[in-house]
Amino acid sequence: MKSVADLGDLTGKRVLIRCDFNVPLDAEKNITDDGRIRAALPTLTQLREAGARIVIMAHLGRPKGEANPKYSLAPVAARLGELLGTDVHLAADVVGESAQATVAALSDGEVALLENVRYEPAEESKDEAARAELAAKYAAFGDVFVSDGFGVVHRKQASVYDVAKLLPNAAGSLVAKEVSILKALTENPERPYAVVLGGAKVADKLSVIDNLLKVADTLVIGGGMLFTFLAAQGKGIGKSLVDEGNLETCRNYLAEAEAAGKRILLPVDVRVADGMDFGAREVFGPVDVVSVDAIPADKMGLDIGPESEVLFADAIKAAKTVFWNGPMGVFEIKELAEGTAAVAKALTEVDGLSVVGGGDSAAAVRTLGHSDDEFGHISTGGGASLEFLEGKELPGISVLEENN
Ligand SMILES: Nc1ncnc2c1ncn2[C@@H]1O[C@H](COP(=O)(O)OP(=O)(O)OP(=O)(O)O)[C@@H](O)[C@H]1O
Ligand SMILES: O=C(O)[C@H](O)COP(=O)(O)O
Repeated sequence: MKSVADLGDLTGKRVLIRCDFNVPLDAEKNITDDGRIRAALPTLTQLREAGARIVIMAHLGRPKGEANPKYSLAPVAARLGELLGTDVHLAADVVGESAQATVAALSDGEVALLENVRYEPAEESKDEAARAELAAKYAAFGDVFVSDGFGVVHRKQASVYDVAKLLPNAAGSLVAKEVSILKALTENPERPYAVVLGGAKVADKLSVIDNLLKVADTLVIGGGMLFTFLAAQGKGIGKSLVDEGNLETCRNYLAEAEAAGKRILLPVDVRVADGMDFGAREVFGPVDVVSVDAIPADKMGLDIGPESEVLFADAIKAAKTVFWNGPMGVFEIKELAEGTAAVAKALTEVDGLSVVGGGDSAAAVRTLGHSDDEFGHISTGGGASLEFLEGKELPGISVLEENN
């Protein structure tokens, strides 16, 4: 991969850059953790100082190919402007008239942000020709392309993958740094090596377990995906999050782990309630602790329980290398943050290397009062870092290596 310095003199050049600004927002659209925006500052500052005209592509959430103000990058433009100390010109569309005018009006050192690239149906399309057509419209906004959104390099999408084939390209300093730190984890992790998984992207995360079982000694499972494992074991899970299509997969994982002498650690108790309103940060009914064998049919599992906190913390502290992605429960709601808090604390006590990955996981450790330096590394990548650790080829990285 080339670096930004390898791109030569960038004075007056239009630099098209992919960032990962998929930050958590509250119901009033306040950014609750700006870690991913801060992580982009070194490259953006480097480009501004070089006199480049910067055109940023980014996504927020999963608007599924339609413009939707709920997913506008407006809060990101405002925060980025504050952090950079300059106006960030937000286009009203992705590649339309507003975007074209915004890019054309840039002076040296100025910054434009295109609206959420996932407003464009072709951005995430499986149809290569559709993606290539959109990528050509992005490429028309730049003389060179810089890839700095580490959190999305696992996605074969127009603004991450296809556009890199059309322009001279380089990896930004965030991508370079993440790759070098995570590489150390894949090459020679000190053992025992534990991977802790949670969060809400259940289907995505279940699919990485197969390969993680080959590299890690222990897998600790909390968050939304734990209920698919419990259901696979024939337990009742009430109204909890579940991926019905993956029950057999989970049964296979449990069998594979046993055959390989690996450990998949599941909770023994969970916190349940009647339901929740995520936007309002409100849980319905009392929060009760129940055994995983006795989850009532009308309840929703929203965190691991206190006995599991101890079990998980002990497993984490016994490891020499720990990678954690995905909160243990709906930590954004105070009553449901205990499990995540216990895991975060255990990671700070690891006698070895502890790495936290993912936008929401990083947000969790910070909102729970931890500072970044209590961990070995906080990666901006959730799914991206997991796939990297699996040993998978990441399209957003390999495209840079192959098209230089
Ligand atoms: N039992 C549960 N039921 C529903 N949601 C849950 C549960 N446990 C955790 N979550 C939610 O999971 C979300 C984070 O999941 P995600 O998989 O996106 O994590 P991440 O990988 O850190 O973030 P990102 O993918 O953005 O990098 C949090 O908002 C949290 O509220
Ligand atoms: O939050 C993330 O992990 C990245 O921004 C990628 O988002 P995605 O899982 O919606 O592709």
